[in-house]
Amino acid sequence: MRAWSSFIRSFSYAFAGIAHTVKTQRNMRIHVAAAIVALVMAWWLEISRNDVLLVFFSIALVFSLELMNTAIEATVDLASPERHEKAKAAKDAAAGSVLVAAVLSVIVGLYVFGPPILQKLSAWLPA
Ligand SMILES: Nc1ncnc2c1ncn2[C@@H]1O[C@H](COP(=O)(O)OP(=O)(O)OP(=O)(O)O)[C@@H](O)[C@H]1O
Repeated sequence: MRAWSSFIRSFSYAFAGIAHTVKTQRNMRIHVAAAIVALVMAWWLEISRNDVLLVFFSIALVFSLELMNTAIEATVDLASPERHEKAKAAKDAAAGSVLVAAVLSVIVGLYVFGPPILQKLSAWLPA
C-alpha cells in the first residue's frame, strides 16, 4: 500500500513539473500549440500508423527536452545567480538541445504532412 502511494505521489510530482513548465515557459506553450495542430492534421489527413508514430515521437522528444531545459535553467539559476561562463555554457547547450529536436520535428512534419497536403491541394485546384 505504501509502495503504491509513493508511486502515485511520484506521478503527481511529474505532472506538477509539466504543469509548471507549461505555466512559466512561453516556448513550452508554443510546443503544445504546435503539437495540437500536428495531431489535428494527422487526423484530418488520415496519415498512416507509422507516420502517426513518427509525429508522437517528435512531440515527445520536443516536450521532454523543453522540460529538461527548464530543469537545467532552474538549477543553473540556483547554483550560479551571478553571471558565469559555465552557467552560460550549460543554459546555451540546454537551449540548443531543444532547437535540434524542434528542427527535427519540422523535418518530420514536412515528410509526413507534405505529400498528403499536396494531394489535397491538387484535388481542390482546377486542372
Ligand atoms: N548565470 C548566467 N551566467 C551567464 N550567462 C547567463 C546566465 N544566465 C543566463 N545567461 C545567458 O542568457 C541566456 C538566456 O538566459 P535565461 O535564463 O533568460 O533563459 P531563457 O532561455 O531566456 O529562458 P527564460 O526566459 O524561460 O528564463 C542564456 O542562454 C545564457 O546565454
